[in-house]
Amino acid sequence: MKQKTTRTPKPHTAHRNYDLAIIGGGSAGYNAARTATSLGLKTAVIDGAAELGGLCILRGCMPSKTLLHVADTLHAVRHAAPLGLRIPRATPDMPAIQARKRRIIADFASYRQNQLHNGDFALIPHYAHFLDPHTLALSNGETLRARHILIATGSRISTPSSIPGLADAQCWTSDDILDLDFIPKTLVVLGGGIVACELAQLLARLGTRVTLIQRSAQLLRDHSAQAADVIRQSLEADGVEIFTNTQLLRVSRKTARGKASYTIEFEHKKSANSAKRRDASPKREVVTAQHCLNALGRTPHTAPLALDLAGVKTAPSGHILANRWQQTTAPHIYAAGDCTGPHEIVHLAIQQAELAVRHIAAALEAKTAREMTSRRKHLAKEYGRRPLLSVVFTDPQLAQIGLSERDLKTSNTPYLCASYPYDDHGKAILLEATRGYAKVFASPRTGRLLGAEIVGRDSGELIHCFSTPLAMRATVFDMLRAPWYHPTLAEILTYPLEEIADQISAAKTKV
Ligand SMILES: Cc1cc2nc3c(=O)[nH]c(=O)nc-3n(C[C@H](O)[C@H](O)[C@H](O)COP(=O)(O)OP(=O)(O)OC[C@H]3O[C@@H](n4cnc5c(N)ncnc54)[C@H](O)[C@@H]3O)c2cc1C
Ligand SMILES: NC(=O)c1ccc[n+]([C@@H]2O[C@H](COP(=O)([O-])OP(=O)(O)OC[C@H]3O[C@@H](n4cnc5c(N)ncnc54)[C@H](O)[C@@H]3O)[C@@H](O)[C@H]2O)c1
Repeated sequence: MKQKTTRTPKPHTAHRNYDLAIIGGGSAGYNAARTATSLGLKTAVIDGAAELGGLCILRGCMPSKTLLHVADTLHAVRHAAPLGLRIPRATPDMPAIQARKRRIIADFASYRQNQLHNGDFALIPHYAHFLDPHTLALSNGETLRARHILIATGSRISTPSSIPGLADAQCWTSDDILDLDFIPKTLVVLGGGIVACELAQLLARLGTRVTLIQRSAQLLRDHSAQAADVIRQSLEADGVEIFTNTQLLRVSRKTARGKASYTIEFEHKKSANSAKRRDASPKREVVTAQHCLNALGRTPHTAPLALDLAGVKTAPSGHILANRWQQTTAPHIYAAGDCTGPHEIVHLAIQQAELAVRHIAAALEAKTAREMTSRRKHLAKEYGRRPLLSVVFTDPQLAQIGLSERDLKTSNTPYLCASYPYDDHGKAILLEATRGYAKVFASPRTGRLLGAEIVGRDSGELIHCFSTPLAMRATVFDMLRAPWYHPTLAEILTYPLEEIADQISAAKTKV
């Protein structure tokens, strides 16, 4: 990664008036500041963290993907026999794995810290909370006023009070897992969302005996049951014991001879379509492990902000309510990233932050209401119709873009769908990557793309084949006019595209 030389930070002056004060210097906050200074706004970023860089760089995307790559490589080496390779022994060296991760993350963090310190905007190293709608109190006792404020304070681990014993059990969080320099013998994972699945697979592949307990009937409840099932099969093949359809009754921790152990009591309902009816009634289960990971989700980090003093309202989930321009219930205060949601995904945090700042700049520049309306139209066009994209970095990866089948059914949108399995695709077969499928949804009349779901090797990369076509409202016919190199994994996408194109052509011929 390119390095920039550090410039001396600009000293900030208390009581100074800014066009924009940004609370939080993570992905949303930094990108808001970058956009604001490029638009000529006098800007301050306020962040009191001991280490600057934000969740993605320090304790989220980047460290988790650094470690997942190690686990995937170990897995590939250990499963090389079908390729005719005899590799006698591959073992993880955790201190070395951690040292590499720390080196990489320190590099990324220092790059971001240099960007934050580069002097284009004031960087104020304190925590902030509201005193009134335009005034912030800083943790060093000073105050700061701004015409506009962007809240970008991120999220923190959720510890639901409804689960007896959880608050006192001192469970690990994703932060602890990402910093481990030893391989735990046993681990129970509470939750079956993205963090749970990615980190359960990481540790299982490194050698931990993992049990995962998920409340919903499937893993990854926001994804399709078919996709979740492929991920479940893969986790089970890695030795993860999975309970879905559960209700946690109690989490307890006890210490004997200096060592802690966890007991998790829960009710487990076998799947409703189980052949034996008696299986459907809940059964009380108890799981014990040396360690317990709380992967029950994250909650917006807004409690210390005194939002009520600024007239900023939140949803029952704690997310800051914001309109399509990221304006909160106090129109000069905006929110972006995990603190407002609805998705906790980096590129969306950045997009929200940029939109908020461009809306602020438009409000400052527009001389008439008519001019503001025209600027809003422009912003709506640019930001309005971006397809939703998400990737789960398990092996195989699960990637989705645009509308899902669940969205299409709920909104009664007519659609055609075609899918092709990895185990019938030449390149996937020669890579021994036969788990998964590629599925495409399109409009039955025109063939306009509506969405795609790919579960399989490198699907987090392949899904980007749909990003531009979906953003440009292209059709399956447009995509089929593009060249597809042979033999590639990407080529698999042509099969569902062709099937949909054929269905549309056949329907037209009938008419
Ligand atoms: C384990 C894990 C893996 C993840 N992997 C991915 C992934 O692969 N891809 C993806 O897209 N997303 C991933 N995410 C989610 C992603 O990291 C977040 O959505 C994103 O980092 C949120 O950015 P943000 O700017 O909203 O918040 P943050 O980056 O958390 O920034 C908030 C900042 O605000 C500061 N702050 C808080 N309160 C105050 C205050 N009162 N005053 C001043 N400063 C304050 C904090 O110090 C912090 O620096 C992952 C998350 C986790 C936990
Ligand atoms: N690859 C990526 O893009 C990536 C990776 C990691 C995290 N993230 C982001 O970070 C966010 C946090 O991830 P996460 O996995 O911690 O949260 P999540 O909301 O995705 O999953 C939380 C899980 O805990 C379960 N749960 C919640 N409360 C419960 C209760 N009381 N009892 C039993 N089960 C309960 C939920 O059913 C769910 O399965 C996600 O929204 C995701 O967008 C993204």
